[in-house]
Amino acid sequence: MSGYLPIAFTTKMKSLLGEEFDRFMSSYEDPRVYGIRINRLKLGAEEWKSISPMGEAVRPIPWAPEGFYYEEGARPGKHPHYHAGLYYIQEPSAMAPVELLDVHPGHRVLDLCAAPGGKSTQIAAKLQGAGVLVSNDNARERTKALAKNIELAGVRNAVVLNEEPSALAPVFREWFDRILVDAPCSGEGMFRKDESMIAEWEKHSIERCSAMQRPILRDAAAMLAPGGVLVYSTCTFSPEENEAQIAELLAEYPDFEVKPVQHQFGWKPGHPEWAGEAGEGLAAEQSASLAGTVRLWPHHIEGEGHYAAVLTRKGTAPAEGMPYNEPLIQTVEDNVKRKKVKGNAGAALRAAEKKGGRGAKDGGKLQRAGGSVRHSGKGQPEVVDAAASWHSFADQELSGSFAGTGSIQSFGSRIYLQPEGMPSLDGLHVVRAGWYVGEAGRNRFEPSQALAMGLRHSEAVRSLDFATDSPEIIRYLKGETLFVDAHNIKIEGNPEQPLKGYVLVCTDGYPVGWGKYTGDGMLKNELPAGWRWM
Ligand SMILES: C[S@@+](CC[C@H](N)C(=O)[O-])C[C@H]1O[C@@H](n2cnc3c(N)ncnc32)[C@H](O)[C@@H]1O
Repeated sequence: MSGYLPIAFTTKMKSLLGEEFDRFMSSYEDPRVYGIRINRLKLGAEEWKSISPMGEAVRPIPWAPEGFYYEEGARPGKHPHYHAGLYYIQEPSAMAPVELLDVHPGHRVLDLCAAPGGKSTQIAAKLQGAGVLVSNDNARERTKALAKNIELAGVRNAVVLNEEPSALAPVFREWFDRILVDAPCSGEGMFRKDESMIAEWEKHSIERCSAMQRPILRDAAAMLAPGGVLVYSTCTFSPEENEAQIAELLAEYPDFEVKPVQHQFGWKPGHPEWAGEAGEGLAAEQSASLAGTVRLWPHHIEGEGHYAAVLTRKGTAPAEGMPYNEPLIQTVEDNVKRKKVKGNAGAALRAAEKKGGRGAKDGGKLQRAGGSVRHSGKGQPEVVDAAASWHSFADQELSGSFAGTGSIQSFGSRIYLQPEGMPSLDGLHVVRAGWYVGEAGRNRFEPSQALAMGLRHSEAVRSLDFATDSPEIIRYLKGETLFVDAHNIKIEGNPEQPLKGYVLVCTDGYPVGWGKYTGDGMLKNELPAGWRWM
């Protein structure tokens, strides 16, 4: 395929790589490699290997503990485990930036250029449900795939935004412990994986991309807390988008420094001498530090071309984190008024309610959501107490082991559990205000697909498990109504609970969506159209 590469590209690579150029070029004749990353929010890599038909045939990706190479033709996207969110299909080198970000449970993490969500789901797995993930992308259409991938992975503590970084910077000033800038780039490193990138390359010229990256990186820098870590990554070779961007940032922000990456696994150092004019403004020590950034070359590793720089901001993060503004009523995209209620949902709330009745306060922490007005379509506005509707659903349909936390937010009839301690999102384009748990009506609550995907099977009162090779699971995933043996519906807790109601449909014990048991063996299929097996 090297014959298809633009001459301007190969000429420049030759001048950069010198005697390595021939080896670099020969990598374009090598077969491309394929990767999947096991979703630690659901299961561990060993457990996945023991239940997956692919388990025997995969090889570990050295730099990603949950990452595996798989053979072409394995088609992991065509397996019920994919629909259960047990893994994400991700190019192996693309797993490196999040490994470098050093995320721990409890961190506040921003993924600034996040769509379609490969790295966001990887970050979420590292957070293990504790802390906050803010996933943002400025391309509205792309945030749909981003939100879906986050929901498929069963992430409970993410907020999805659709904003320019300049709009986020004043809201989240020095707020994040970790920031990933997986920048839009000219994509030179992806030519082998995706030949369409070659045509894109001419359109997204290097100059244009570096001009886009500059302000994104600056806004990101403004949002990093002292002591925090920022990873800047691209999938391109061009120094203008890599070392030069980092050199410019170091020159402008003396409190940022390069944290050297260990060059293991065949990873290679960054090139200070490639930073061009941007590097000239640096002190010798700063310039040398660019060698501590990392280049993933396709002729040195099994993966595509990438670049990453790990930057830290000097200082110590405040022990209690940054203060946040108390949100009030906020306007959302569809002009529905949003009502904010602070408090813990789930177990804590139910405990308080058991003591003091529905909506009781728990030491001033728990409050009810006010009613939101919803039009019934018959001219009569329907007043809905959204939080009460959610609690009623949780009491009836979720088991005692469910412990969803977060502040309850209602956007019209849609209910979210938002990670605690978020600043006000007032005025921002909010795609998901937190874990979207469902839609409230006067006498009903429709649980969301995102709720199903974020639950463990034991957190639902009723669940029904199908083997991955059963015809039922494929029929369910295709959206068909099923007729089931009611004895197979597993009841958590009190065995006297009615069989009729929401059933969490699972495969190998991992949820794939809701069904509604209506009696007489009928399980209505609640899988949304966009989630079905195609
Ligand atoms: C390399 S892709 C991100 C891939 C993603 N991190 C993943 O792992 O799935 C770059 C993303 O940056 C987004 N983008 C471009 N300009 C942006 C900007 N000014 N602010 C935020 N995102 C931007 C693009 O829409 C694109 O989705």
